[in-house]
Amino acid sequence: MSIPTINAEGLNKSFGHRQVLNDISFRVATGEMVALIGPSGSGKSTLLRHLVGLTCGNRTQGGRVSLMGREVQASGRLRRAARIERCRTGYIFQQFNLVGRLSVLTNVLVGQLGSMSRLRALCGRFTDQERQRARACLARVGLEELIDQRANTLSGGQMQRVAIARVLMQDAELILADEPIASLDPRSAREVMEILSRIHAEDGRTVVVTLHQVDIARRYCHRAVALKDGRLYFDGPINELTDERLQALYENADLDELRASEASNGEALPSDRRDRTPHTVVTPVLG
Ligand SMILES: Nc1ncnc2c1ncn2[C@@H]1O[C@H](COP(=O)(O)OP(=O)(O)OP(=O)(O)O)[C@@H](O)[C@H]1O
Repeated sequence: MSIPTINAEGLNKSFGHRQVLNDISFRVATGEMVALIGPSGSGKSTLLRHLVGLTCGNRTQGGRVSLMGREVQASGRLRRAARIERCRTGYIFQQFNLVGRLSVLTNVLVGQLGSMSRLRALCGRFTDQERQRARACLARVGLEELIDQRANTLSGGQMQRVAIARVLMQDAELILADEPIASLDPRSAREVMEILSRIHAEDGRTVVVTLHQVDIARRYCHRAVALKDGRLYFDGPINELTDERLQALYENADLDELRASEASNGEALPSDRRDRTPHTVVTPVLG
């Protein structure tokens, strides 16, 4: 069996007396596009942050995370040796995390810093080849016209596309996107999801994306991992996430509201995408 891109085993995390992740284990195979869903406060962002080592599990029974076969953290301690795996992981934030006063091009070039020598990174010296590659990354997200514009003058959707271009520049094998469309209008949200989906399909990148809109998850992802109260509630093909399971997951939230994005987010789903089978078959945990 090939090495999973993500392997989380028995993750436990408490903040004070509150346990927010409870014995979470799951694997993601290379090339999957997985939606991480669940009600607000269920632990999605906390889990995502654990995967890349931005947060560590508890010291006692904290569990472990490996990326691409290398341990990133175990029992609440970050493995320094996993720096390379962390550099191969791109993280996209809801609030974009761009440097507002810098140009679009420079923000994309920042994606290169992790693989540059410390001295060159400190001086911020980029080669012509790197600049050319940054332009190509911007072209892939449709922003090649804006390379000289300051990042803080862009719209939210454009900022998120720059953040994706930065991840492309990083040449990340794994992309973790934490609510990348939460603050975007429906059209920008659709553009961002289309770009992520293209990167997944064309470049074979592994993508894990936290989403609040279930229909967007259904539209773009093959598999769902659902958290409820910090526990793994469901892990399986997204088409097995029935209305009954959703109702129980969101505790009788208005399903129409969860679905509302579908109507406003555009065209009909291409049939090839709707029918695509998941890369791995996994078993629903509950529900
Ligand atoms: N640094 C922290 N200190 C204390 N509590 C925290 C911290 N980070 C997260 N939490 C708590 O952990 C729980 C899970 O938060 P998290 O942000 O992971 O949930 P989420 O599912 O991503 O929610 P949302 O969908 O609203 O973003 C929440 O109760 C939150 O208040």
